Amino acid sequence: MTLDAHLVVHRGDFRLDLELTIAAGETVALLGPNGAGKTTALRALAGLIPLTSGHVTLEDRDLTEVPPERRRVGVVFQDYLLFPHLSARDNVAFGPRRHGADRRGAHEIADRWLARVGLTDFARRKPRHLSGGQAQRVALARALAVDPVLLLLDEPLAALDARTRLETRAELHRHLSAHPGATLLVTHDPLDALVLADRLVIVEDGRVVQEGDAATITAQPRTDYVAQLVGLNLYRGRGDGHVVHLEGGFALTATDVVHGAAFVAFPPAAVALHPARPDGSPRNTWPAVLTDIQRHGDNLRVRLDGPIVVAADITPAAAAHLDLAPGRELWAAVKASETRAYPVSS
Ligand SMILES: Nc1ncnc2c1ncn2[C@@H]1O[C@H](COP(=O)(O)OP(=O)(O)OP(=O)(O)O)[C@@H](O)[C@H]1O
Repeated sequence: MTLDAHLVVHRGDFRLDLELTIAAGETVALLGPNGAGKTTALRALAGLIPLTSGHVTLEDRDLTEVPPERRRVGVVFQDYLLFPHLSARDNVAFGPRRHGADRRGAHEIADRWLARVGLTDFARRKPRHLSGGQAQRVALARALAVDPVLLLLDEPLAALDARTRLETRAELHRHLSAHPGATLLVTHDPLDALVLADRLVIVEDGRVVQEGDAATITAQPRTDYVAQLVGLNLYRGRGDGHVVHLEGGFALTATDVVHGAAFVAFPPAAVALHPARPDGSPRNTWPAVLTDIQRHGDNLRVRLDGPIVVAADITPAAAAHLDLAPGRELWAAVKASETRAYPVSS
Protein backbone atom coordinates (compact mmCIF):
# COMPACT_ATOMS: atom_id res chain seq x y z
CA MET A 1 0.00 0.00 0.00
CA THR A 2 1.26 3.46 -0.81
CA LEU A 3 -0.53 4.99 2.15
CA ASP A 4 -1.17 3.12 5.37
CA ALA A 5 -2.46 5.36 8.13
CA HIS A 6 -4.16 5.15 11.48
CA LEU A 7 -5.19 8.66 12.39
CA VAL A 8 -6.15 9.31 15.99
CA VAL A 9 -6.69 13.00 16.67
CA HIS A 10 -8.40 14.58 19.68
CA ARG A 11 -9.57 18.17 19.24
CA GLY A 12 -11.59 19.39 22.20
CA ASP A 13 -14.54 17.00 22.49
CA PHE A 14 -14.03 15.66 18.98
CA ARG A 15 -12.33 12.30 18.48
CA LEU A 16 -11.10 11.15 15.09
CA ASP A 17 -10.13 7.48 14.83
CA LEU A 18 -9.69 6.48 11.23
CA GLU A 19 -7.76 3.70 9.50
CA LEU A 20 -7.02 4.41 5.88
CA THR A 21 -5.06 2.65 3.14
CA ILE A 22 -4.70 3.83 -0.44
CA ALA A 23 -2.87 2.00 -3.22
CA ALA A 24 -0.67 3.63 -5.88
CA GLY A 25 -2.85 5.10 -8.60
CA GLU A 26 -6.00 4.77 -6.49
CA THR A 27 -8.35 7.64 -5.64
CA VAL A 28 -10.29 7.33 -2.40
CA ALA A 29 -13.09 9.75 -1.57
CA LEU A 30 -13.59 10.61 2.09
CA LEU A 31 -17.24 11.51 2.34
CA GLY A 32 -19.24 12.60 5.35
CA PRO A 33 -21.53 15.22 6.87
CA ASN A 34 -20.33 18.53 8.32
CA GLY A 35 -18.06 18.08 11.29
CA ALA A 36 -17.41 14.38 10.60
CA GLY A 37 -13.65 14.92 10.67
CA LYS A 38 -12.76 14.88 6.96
CA THR A 39 -10.62 18.03 7.00
CA THR A 40 -9.03 16.96 10.27
CA ALA A 41 -8.00 13.67 8.63
CA LEU A 42 -6.59 15.46 5.58
CA ARG A 43 -4.63 17.95 7.69
CA ALA A 44 -3.27 15.13 9.84
CA LEU A 45 -2.04 13.31 6.71
CA ALA A 46 -0.39 16.51 5.51
CA GLY A 47 1.31 16.90 8.88
CA LEU A 48 -0.48 20.17 9.60
CA ILE A 49 -1.99 18.87 12.83
CA PRO A 50 -0.28 16.34 15.07
CA LEU A 51 -1.62 12.86 15.72
CA THR A 52 -2.68 12.09 19.27
CA SER A 53 -1.69 8.52 18.42
CA GLY A 54 -1.51 6.21 15.42
CA HIS A 55 0.78 6.46 12.40
CA VAL A 56 1.13 7.70 8.82
CA THR A 57 3.20 5.43 6.59
CA LEU A 58 3.88 6.45 3.02
CA GLU A 59 5.74 3.97 0.79
CA ASP A 60 6.87 2.09 3.90
CA ARG A 61 8.32 5.24 5.45
CA ASP A 62 6.95 6.38 8.79
CA LEU A 63 6.05 10.06 8.43
CA THR A 64 4.56 10.58 11.84
CA GLU A 65 7.44 12.82 12.97
CA VAL A 66 8.24 14.28 9.53
CA PRO A 67 7.32 17.99 9.11
CA PRO A 68 4.83 18.91 6.34
CA GLU A 69 7.39 20.41 3.96
CA ARG A 70 9.46 17.22 4.00
CA ARG A 71 6.53 14.91 3.19
CA ARG A 72 6.01 14.00 -0.47
CA VAL A 73 2.46 15.14 -0.17
CA GLY A 74 0.67 17.63 -2.46
CA VAL A 75 -2.37 19.47 -1.08
CA VAL A 76 -5.13 21.38 -2.85
CA PHE A 77 -6.99 23.32 -0.18
CA GLN A 78 -10.65 24.23 -0.44
CA ASP A 79 -9.89 27.90 -1.08
CA TYR A 80 -6.66 27.02 -2.95
CA LEU A 81 -4.44 29.21 -0.71
CA LEU A 82 -2.40 30.54 -3.63
CA PHE A 83 0.23 33.13 -2.73
CA PRO A 84 -1.47 36.40 -3.78
CA HIS A 85 1.79 38.24 -4.52
CA LEU A 86 3.21 35.50 -6.78
CA SER A 87 2.35 34.82 -10.42
CA ALA A 88 0.68 31.53 -11.38
CA ARG A 89 4.08 30.31 -12.55
CA ASP A 90 5.83 31.21 -9.29
CA ASN A 91 3.01 29.64 -7.30
CA VAL A 92 3.57 26.36 -9.14
CA ALA A 93 7.38 26.71 -8.97
CA PHE A 94 7.25 27.19 -5.21
CA GLY A 95 7.01 23.47 -4.37
CA PRO A 96 9.84 22.30 -6.63
CA ARG A 97 12.02 25.15 -5.28
CA ARG A 98 11.34 24.05 -1.75
CA HIS A 99 12.20 20.49 -2.71
CA GLY A 100 15.62 21.61 -3.92
CA ALA A 101 15.20 22.52 -7.61
CA ASP A 102 17.09 25.63 -8.73
CA ARG A 103 15.14 28.63 -10.00
CA ARG A 104 15.39 27.66 -13.64
CA GLY A 105 14.59 24.02 -13.05
CA ALA A 106 11.59 24.98 -10.90
CA HIS A 107 10.31 27.30 -13.63
CA GLU A 108 10.65 24.56 -16.22
CA ILE A 109 8.62 22.21 -14.05
CA ALA A 110 6.03 24.96 -13.47
CA ASP A 111 5.73 25.68 -17.19
CA ARG A 112 5.23 22.00 -17.92
CA TRP A 113 2.45 21.74 -15.34
CA LEU A 114 0.78 24.95 -16.43
CA ALA A 115 0.75 23.59 -19.98
CA ARG A 116 -0.83 20.34 -18.76
CA VAL A 117 -3.64 22.22 -17.06
CA GLY A 118 -4.06 24.48 -20.10
CA LEU A 119 -2.82 27.72 -18.50
CA THR A 120 0.36 28.55 -20.40
CA ASP A 121 -1.09 31.90 -21.41
CA PHE A 122 -1.89 32.78 -17.81
CA ALA A 123 1.53 31.99 -16.31
CA ARG A 124 2.29 35.62 -15.44
CA ARG A 125 -1.04 36.45 -13.89
CA LYS A 126 -1.45 36.96 -10.17
CA PRO A 127 -4.21 34.91 -8.49
CA ARG A 128 -6.57 37.90 -8.24
CA HIS A 129 -6.61 38.08 -12.04
CA LEU A 130 -7.60 34.42 -12.45
CA SER A 131 -11.13 33.02 -12.55
CA GLY A 132 -12.18 30.46 -9.94
CA GLY A 133 -11.66 27.59 -12.37
CA GLN A 134 -8.22 28.87 -13.38
CA ALA A 135 -7.15 29.33 -9.75
CA GLN A 136 -8.28 25.76 -9.07
CA ARG A 137 -6.08 24.52 -11.94
CA VAL A 138 -3.08 26.48 -10.67
CA ALA A 139 -3.63 24.96 -7.22
CA LEU A 140 -3.76 21.48 -8.75
CA ALA A 141 -0.63 22.14 -10.83
CA ARG A 142 1.13 23.42 -7.71
CA ALA A 143 0.20 20.26 -5.77
CA LEU A 144 1.27 17.92 -8.61
CA ALA A 145 4.51 19.78 -9.42
CA VAL A 146 6.28 18.11 -6.49
CA ASP A 147 5.48 14.60 -7.85
CA PRO A 148 3.60 13.79 -4.68
CA VAL A 149 3.38 10.18 -3.55
CA LEU A 150 0.12 11.26 -1.89
CA LEU A 151 -2.19 13.92 -3.32
CA LEU A 152 -4.74 15.43 -0.93
CA LEU A 153 -7.72 17.36 -2.27
CA ASP A 154 -10.02 19.19 0.16
CA GLU A 155 -13.37 19.94 -1.52
CA PRO A 156 -11.47 20.91 -4.68
CA LEU A 157 -14.59 21.92 -6.62
CA ALA A 158 -16.65 23.50 -3.83
CA ALA A 159 -15.71 27.11 -4.65
CA LEU A 160 -16.76 26.87 -8.32
CA ASP A 161 -20.06 27.77 -9.93
CA ALA A 162 -22.13 24.90 -11.35
CA ARG A 163 -20.92 25.12 -14.93
CA THR A 164 -17.23 25.55 -14.18
CA ARG A 165 -17.60 22.74 -11.70
CA LEU A 166 -18.80 20.37 -14.38
CA GLU A 167 -15.89 21.14 -16.71
CA THR A 168 -13.32 21.16 -13.91
CA ARG A 169 -14.61 17.83 -12.55
CA ALA A 170 -14.05 16.19 -15.94
CA GLU A 171 -10.60 17.72 -16.18
CA LEU A 172 -9.70 16.70 -12.64
CA HIS A 173 -10.76 13.16 -13.51
CA ARG A 174 -8.25 13.15 -16.34
CA HIS A 175 -5.42 14.37 -14.08
CA LEU A 176 -6.26 11.92 -11.31
CA SER A 177 -6.29 9.01 -13.77
CA ALA A 178 -2.81 10.01 -14.89
CA HIS A 179 -1.49 10.51 -11.34
CA PRO A 180 0.70 7.53 -10.38
CA GLY A 181 0.51 8.22 -6.63
CA ALA A 182 -2.30 7.76 -4.13
CA THR A 183 -5.07 10.37 -3.96
CA LEU A 184 -7.44 11.27 -1.13
CA LEU A 185 -10.38 13.44 -2.06
CA VAL A 186 -12.38 15.05 0.74
CA THR A 187 -15.88 15.96 -0.34
CA HIS A 188 -19.50 16.48 0.67
CA ASP A 189 -20.67 15.94 -2.86
CA PRO A 190 -21.66 12.38 -3.79
CA LEU A 191 -21.30 13.23 -7.47
CA ASP A 192 -17.64 14.25 -7.03
CA ALA A 193 -17.07 11.02 -5.17
CA LEU A 194 -18.82 8.86 -7.77
CA VAL A 195 -17.09 10.48 -10.74
CA LEU A 196 -13.61 10.88 -9.31
CA ALA A 197 -13.02 8.05 -6.84
CA ASP A 198 -12.35 4.33 -7.16
CA ARG A 199 -13.48 3.72 -3.58
CA LEU A 200 -15.54 5.60 -1.03
CA VAL A 201 -14.84 5.83 2.69
CA ILE A 202 -17.72 7.34 4.62
CA VAL A 203 -17.04 8.94 7.99
CA GLU A 204 -19.48 10.10 10.60
CA ASP A 205 -18.47 11.53 13.94
CA GLY A 206 -14.81 10.66 13.44
CA ARG A 207 -15.36 6.98 12.52
CA VAL A 208 -15.67 5.00 9.31
CA VAL A 209 -19.29 3.88 8.99
CA GLN A 210 -19.07 2.30 5.56
CA GLU A 211 -16.55 1.82 2.77
CA GLY A 212 -16.46 0.17 -0.59
CA ASP A 213 -17.09 0.84 -4.24
CA ALA A 214 -19.94 3.11 -5.28
CA ALA A 215 -22.15 0.29 -6.56
CA THR A 216 -22.10 -1.60 -3.25
CA ILE A 217 -22.64 1.49 -1.14
CA THR A 218 -25.46 2.70 -3.36
CA ALA A 219 -27.17 -0.68 -3.21
CA GLN A 220 -26.71 -1.31 0.49
CA PRO A 221 -26.44 1.84 2.62
CA ARG A 222 -25.80 1.20 6.32
CA THR A 223 -26.57 4.55 7.96
CA ASP A 224 -29.22 7.24 7.56
CA TYR A 225 -26.62 9.64 6.19
CA VAL A 226 -25.52 7.18 3.50
CA ALA A 227 -29.14 6.32 2.69
CA GLN A 228 -29.94 10.01 2.21
CA LEU A 229 -26.82 10.46 0.13
CA VAL A 230 -27.88 7.75 -2.27
CA GLY A 231 -31.56 8.69 -2.01
CA LEU A 232 -33.08 5.65 -0.28
CA ASN A 233 -35.45 5.11 2.63
CA LEU A 234 -33.61 2.92 5.13
CA TYR A 235 -34.79 1.02 8.22
CA ARG A 236 -33.24 -1.42 10.62
CA GLY A 237 -34.91 -4.46 12.10
CA ARG A 238 -34.78 -8.24 12.42
CA GLY A 239 -35.19 -10.44 9.39
CA ASP A 240 -37.35 -13.57 9.52
CA GLY A 241 -37.35 -14.90 5.96
CA HIS A 242 -38.96 -12.40 3.62
CA VAL A 243 -40.24 -10.22 6.48
CA VAL A 244 -38.15 -7.68 8.41
CA HIS A 245 -39.69 -6.66 11.74
CA LEU A 246 -38.86 -3.07 12.67
CA GLU A 247 -38.82 -1.57 16.16
CA GLY A 248 -42.30 -0.46 17.14
CA GLY A 249 -43.98 -3.52 15.60
CA PHE A 250 -44.17 -2.51 11.93
CA ALA A 251 -42.86 -5.01 9.37
CA LEU A 252 -41.77 -4.77 5.74
CA THR A 253 -41.75 -7.62 3.24
CA ALA A 254 -39.01 -7.99 0.64
CA THR A 255 -38.26 -10.56 -2.02
CA ASP A 256 -34.83 -11.14 -0.42
CA VAL A 257 -34.53 -13.60 2.42
CA VAL A 258 -32.68 -12.45 5.52
CA HIS A 259 -32.36 -13.72 9.08
CA GLY A 260 -31.23 -11.74 12.14
CA ALA A 261 -30.22 -8.07 12.26
CA ALA A 262 -31.12 -6.58 8.88
CA PHE A 263 -31.58 -3.40 6.88
CA VAL A 264 -34.54 -2.78 4.57
CA ALA A 265 -34.35 -0.09 1.89
CA PHE A 266 -36.46 1.24 -0.96
CA PRO A 267 -36.30 4.33 -3.17
CA PRO A 268 -38.75 7.22 -2.74
CA ALA A 269 -40.01 6.56 -6.27
CA ALA A 270 -41.19 3.09 -5.20
CA VAL A 271 -43.74 4.54 -2.77
CA ALA A 272 -47.27 4.78 -4.16
CA LEU A 273 -49.77 7.06 -2.41
CA HIS A 274 -53.52 6.46 -2.28
CA PRO A 275 -56.37 8.52 -0.83
CA ALA A 276 -57.83 5.38 0.81
CA ARG A 277 -56.65 1.88 1.62
CA PRO A 278 -55.90 0.30 -1.78
CA ASP A 279 -57.88 -2.81 -2.78
CA GLY A 280 -56.02 -6.07 -3.12
CA SER A 281 -53.30 -4.40 -1.05
CA PRO A 282 -49.72 -5.21 -1.76
CA ARG A 283 -47.99 -6.57 1.33
CA ASN A 284 -46.40 -3.30 2.45
CA THR A 285 -49.29 -0.89 3.02
CA TRP A 286 -49.70 1.58 5.85
CA PRO A 287 -51.62 4.72 6.82
CA ALA A 288 -49.50 7.88 6.71
CA VAL A 289 -49.75 11.63 7.33
CA LEU A 290 -48.06 14.07 4.96
CA THR A 291 -45.64 16.39 6.75
CA ASP A 292 -43.71 18.16 3.97
CA ILE A 293 -43.68 18.76 0.19
CA GLN A 294 -40.62 19.86 -1.81
CA ARG A 295 -39.84 20.16 -5.48
CA HIS A 296 -37.45 17.38 -6.62
CA GLY A 297 -36.45 17.62 -10.27
CA ASP A 298 -39.64 17.27 -12.30
CA ASN A 299 -41.42 15.55 -9.44
CA LEU A 300 -42.40 16.33 -5.88
CA ARG A 301 -40.77 14.74 -2.87
CA VAL A 302 -43.09 14.37 0.06
CA ARG A 303 -42.34 13.29 3.61
CA LEU A 304 -44.76 11.12 5.49
CA ASP A 305 -45.14 10.27 9.13
CA GLY A 306 -46.72 7.03 10.35
CA PRO A 307 -45.45 3.68 11.58
CA ILE A 308 -42.31 4.53 9.56
CA VAL A 309 -41.06 7.92 8.34
CA VAL A 310 -40.64 7.84 4.55
CA ALA A 311 -39.76 10.04 1.61
CA ALA A 312 -41.91 9.48 -1.51
CA ASP A 313 -41.51 10.91 -5.02
CA ILE A 314 -44.69 11.59 -6.96
CA THR A 315 -45.55 13.32 -10.18
CA PRO A 316 -47.26 16.74 -10.07
CA ALA A 317 -50.32 15.14 -11.73
CA ALA A 318 -50.60 12.52 -9.00
CA ALA A 319 -50.11 15.25 -6.38
CA ALA A 320 -53.02 17.28 -7.82
CA HIS A 321 -55.20 14.18 -7.84
CA LEU A 322 -54.39 13.48 -4.18
CA ASP A 323 -54.98 17.08 -3.10
CA LEU A 324 -51.72 17.08 -1.14
CA ALA A 325 -51.14 19.42 1.78
CA PRO A 326 -49.37 18.97 5.10
CA GLY A 327 -51.63 17.12 7.53
CA ARG A 328 -53.37 15.13 4.76
CA GLU A 329 -54.04 11.49 5.69
CA LEU A 330 -53.14 8.94 3.01
CA TRP A 331 -52.22 5.33 2.45
CA ALA A 332 -48.70 4.44 1.34
CA ALA A 333 -47.71 1.22 -0.41
CA VAL A 334 -44.44 -0.32 -1.60
CA LYS A 335 -44.16 -3.55 -3.53
CA ALA A 336 -42.04 -6.28 -1.98
CA SER A 337 -40.21 -6.53 -5.31
CA GLU A 338 -39.00 -2.93 -4.92
CA THR A 339 -37.87 -3.45 -1.33
CA ARG A 340 -34.37 -4.72 -0.61
CA ALA A 341 -33.35 -6.49 2.58
CA TYR A 342 -29.75 -7.28 3.57
CA PRO A 343 -27.94 -8.30 6.74
CA VAL A 344 -26.45 -5.67 9.05
CA SER A 345 -23.10 -7.45 9.31
CA SER A 346 -21.46 -7.50 5.90
N1 LIG B 1 -9.15 23.98 15.80
C1 LIG B 1 -10.06 23.16 16.33
N2 LIG B 1 -10.12 22.97 17.66
C2 LIG B 1 -11.01 22.14 18.22
N3 LIG B 1 -11.91 21.45 17.50
C3 LIG B 1 -11.91 21.61 16.19
C4 LIG B 1 -10.99 22.47 15.52
N4 LIG B 1 -11.23 22.41 14.21
C5 LIG B 1 -12.27 21.54 14.05
N5 LIG B 1 -12.67 21.07 15.24
C6 LIG B 1 -13.76 20.11 15.46
O1 LIG B 1 -13.39 18.90 14.85
C7 LIG B 1 -14.54 18.28 14.30
C8 LIG B 1 -14.27 17.85 12.87
O2 LIG B 1 -14.08 18.99 12.04
P1 LIG B 1 -13.64 18.85 10.53
O3 LIG B 1 -13.45 20.22 10.02
O4 LIG B 1 -12.52 17.90 10.43
O5 LIG B 1 -14.92 18.18 9.90
P2 LIG B 1 -15.30 18.05 8.36
O6 LIG B 1 -15.82 16.68 8.20
O7 LIG B 1 -14.15 18.45 7.52
O8 LIG B 1 -16.47 19.09 8.25
P3 LIG B 1 -16.86 20.07 7.04
O9 LIG B 1 -17.47 19.18 6.03
O10 LIG B 1 -17.85 20.96 7.71
O11 LIG B 1 -15.63 20.76 6.60
C9 LIG B 1 -15.68 19.25 14.44
O12 LIG B 1 -16.50 18.81 15.50
C10 LIG B 1 -15.02 20.55 14.78
O13 LIG B 1 -15.84 21.29 15.64
